[in-house]
Amino acid sequence: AFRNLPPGPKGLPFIGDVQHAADHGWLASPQRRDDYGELMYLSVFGQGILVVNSQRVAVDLLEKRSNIYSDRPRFISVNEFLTENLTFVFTGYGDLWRRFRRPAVEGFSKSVVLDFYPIQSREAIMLALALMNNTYSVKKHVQRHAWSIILSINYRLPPVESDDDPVIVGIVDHVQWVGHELEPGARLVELFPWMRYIPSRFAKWKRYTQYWFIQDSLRHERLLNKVADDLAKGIDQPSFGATLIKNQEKYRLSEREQAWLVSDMLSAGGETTSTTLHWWLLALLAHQEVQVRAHAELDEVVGYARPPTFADLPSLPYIRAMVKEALRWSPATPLGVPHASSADDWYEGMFIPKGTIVLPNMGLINSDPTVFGSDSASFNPARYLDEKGQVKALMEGREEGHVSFGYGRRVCPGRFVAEGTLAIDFATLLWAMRFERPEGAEGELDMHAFAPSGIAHPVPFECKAVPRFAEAETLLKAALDLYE
Ligand code: HEM
Repeated sequence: AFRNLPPGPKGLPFIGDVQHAADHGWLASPQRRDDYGELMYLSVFGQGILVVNSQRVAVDLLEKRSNIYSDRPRFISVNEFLTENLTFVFTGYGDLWRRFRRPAVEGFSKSVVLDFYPIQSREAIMLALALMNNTYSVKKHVQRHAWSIILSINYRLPPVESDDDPVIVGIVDHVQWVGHELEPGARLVELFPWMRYIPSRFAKWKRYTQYWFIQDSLRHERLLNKVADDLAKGIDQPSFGATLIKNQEKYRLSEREQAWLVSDMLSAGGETTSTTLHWWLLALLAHQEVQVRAHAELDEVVGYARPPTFADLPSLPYIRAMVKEALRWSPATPLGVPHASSADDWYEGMFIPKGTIVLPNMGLINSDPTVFGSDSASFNPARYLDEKGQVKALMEGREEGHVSFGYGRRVCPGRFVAEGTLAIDFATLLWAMRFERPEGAEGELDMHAFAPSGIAHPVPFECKAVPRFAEAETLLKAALDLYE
């Protein structure tokens, strides 16, 4: 029977639209919405992909019908071989996901994340000290910083000193592997599922992924075992790992499942946070007026005698607005993390087959001029302030004021900790210094994104950090001692 699929490019018979499906920029472009509307459907070897171009439809499907839109696509190499389905972010909508989701939500709830303030405060100061007085390619610094925070939160590890630290290298490798495996066409087995029955001795890719699964499991388990050893010795500092171990009966996770869950909260939280920081610094270089306004707020509220703390944040609305604006302006995953549907569905007369991959077009939704105004393309934290200078959400029914944390039952469980990191970083860095382009840099700043594995990075750039007053560095060092 004729089924009325949502509109979209036709592609080739059988093969479909492989070329476009692999091109994030093409899929996410506003031109596609103009051509096809709020829903665009394309097909690759029979796999349906639906790009959702409006908040209205994203909420209707991913939230109001979340009972059938909370699955993930099945990536055979990632799910079945590389991680044996133990990756929380990519695991299907079922029992294991539920057992992962509850401790993740509870372990990073609005009230539990207060336990992590000392870690975030210490790391914000470390980042400020690392950048100060120098001209740097900032990418390495924000990466070390983000990984160090989440490693401390998850395992109570001491701060990581350099981005060559073996723990970080191991994790970055793991994340890159998974990211690479997720690239469309990375593995033929995704297109021809019968290939997974080929014995490993004939299939190199299979040996590869199984080898990595064992290496990764061992590494994750080693890290968590250290937390267990500490607990056994009576050292009980708050960490996500400790929460899992102490609540083993409540959460019903095996040791291996626990180890993978903690490690996954790590993989999911590192690069997303560091990329947002990286974009934020680029935005500051392009918008000196934003820095001027933040400096004025910090001068008035905090003064010059000590760096800001979490306790100042309620009195720093412009800084908090900047957190929303940074997340809105540069969503780490411009096409979201793919959802998949687990039943046939009809929407406004259109048929959406079971198993369709659903991509919310976050970049487009976050820049809707009817919500964010005609300057939605530029970085302007003040859009989130009302007439009284207080923070407002702007988007109806969305406290965050943007959609960069995703949708429905799969919404990012790490969002409160991520917001805390960004807020204390913005306050601390801007309190201490001003960011400028390095001497001799001229012309337009490059604002292009590249998204090798779905996470959108800026093109690496240099920036110069100039202290705002003579004692800033000494005061930061003194404050650091408080957190050690
Ligand atoms: C700026 C920082 C971050 C951004 C922009 C971000 C964004 C996202 C997005 C878009 C999703 C997918 C939601 C969906 O499927 O609709 C997600 C899921 C997830 N995030 Fe985050 N995230 C950030 C930080 C973190 C942190 C710090 C953690 C861990 C502490 C974390 C853990 C996770 C996990 C585990 C999932 C998968 C949840 C599931 O599939 O049920 N994220 N995040």
